[in-house]
Amino acid sequence: MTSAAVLGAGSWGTAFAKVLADAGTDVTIWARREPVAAAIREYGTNPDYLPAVRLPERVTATSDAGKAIAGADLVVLAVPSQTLRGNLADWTGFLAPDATLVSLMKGIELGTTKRMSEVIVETAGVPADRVVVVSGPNLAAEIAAEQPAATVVACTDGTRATQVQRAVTTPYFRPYTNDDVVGCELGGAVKNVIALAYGIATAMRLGDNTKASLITRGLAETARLGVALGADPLTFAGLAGLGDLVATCSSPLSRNRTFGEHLGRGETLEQAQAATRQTAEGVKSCLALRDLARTHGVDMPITEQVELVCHEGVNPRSALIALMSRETKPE
Ligand SMILES: NC(=O)c1ccc[n+]([C@@H]2O[C@H](COP(=O)([O-])OP(=O)(O)OC[C@H]3O[C@@H](n4cnc5c(N)ncnc54)[C@H](O)[C@@H]3O)[C@@H](O)[C@H]2O)c1
Ligand SMILES: O=P(O)(O)OC[C@H](O)CO
Repeated sequence: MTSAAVLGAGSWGTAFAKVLADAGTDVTIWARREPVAAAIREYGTNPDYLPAVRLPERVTATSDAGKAIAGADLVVLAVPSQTLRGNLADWTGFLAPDATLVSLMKGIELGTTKRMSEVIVETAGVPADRVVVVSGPNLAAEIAAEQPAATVVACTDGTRATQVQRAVTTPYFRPYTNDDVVGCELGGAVKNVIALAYGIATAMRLGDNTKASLITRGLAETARLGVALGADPLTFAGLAGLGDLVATCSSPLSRNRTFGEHLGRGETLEQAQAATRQTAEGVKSCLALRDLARTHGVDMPITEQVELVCHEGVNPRSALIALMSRETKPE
């Protein structure tokens, strides 16, 4: 890759720009607010999201999306899932004819129940094989600190997946290619909902058996939905499935788990939002995932209960009782 645009100067957009630059690509980050872009240009840091991280010299920034995208052969999308459609509609006219679009987002769109790559194909009018999904156990702060991690680069076009794989390979970041875009995206979206449940359980001081049961049964419902939508069940045993689920549930850095801890302490959705003020994608995606599961006749009991706690004010203890009193069945 000769040059890349990273659209979104949040934690993961900024850390991913560093990965691309460390792997040898010139990167322009688009920041919504000019002071953030100016700080990246002048001081090589993002004061709002990763203040302690020094960005490589190959990274610059602008608040003009057209300037960031112009001439970029890799366009990385790193905005919240629910704003992607609106953001991308403003940017489509700037895309180079054969640019590869990379999705970093882990969410499902409310209302349409579309995966992020589907939103990109629809909004940018590009074929699906130009969209690459990056997903795995990738907490932004750890990657920015160059702690070794692996990830998945998924695309239906193997050549494009390999190009992006090369563009993000560094001594601390190891990408694997995969052609199962559906499975990788669902793994990333559902793990945020299960991490909310894990956070709730953590705040309720429930034990490791409870937490392991949540992870395992959470993975089971992820795989059920994935198979119904055409994913390869093996994907859920990989980095974009189990790997990301374990990282997100077990890390205090996770915004979804942290959000769940607030709910588990008895806070309302509004109180938890005021206390965290960060994007916890699972809070909205649980609604879309519940709808997607119902449309496809898939049972997702943990997702259903997380949605009730988040959006219907159901008490976490009642949600736990509801999960434990379901009819017994084979594993
Ligand atoms: N942070 C991580 O560790 C991490 C890791 C892997 C994947 N992800 C995923 O990557 C995506 C982006 O995550 P992030 O951590 O960079 O997000 P973030 O919330 O830290 O930042 C999102 C960026 O989008 C910008 N933005 C643009 N338009 C916006 C709008 N209309 N409303 C609100 N913000 C707008 C914000 O200003 C911000 O710079 C999410 O889907 C997330 O699940 C995050
Ligand atoms: O902070 P979270 O909960 O959005 O999780 C971040 C990443 O998705 C972990 O891979």
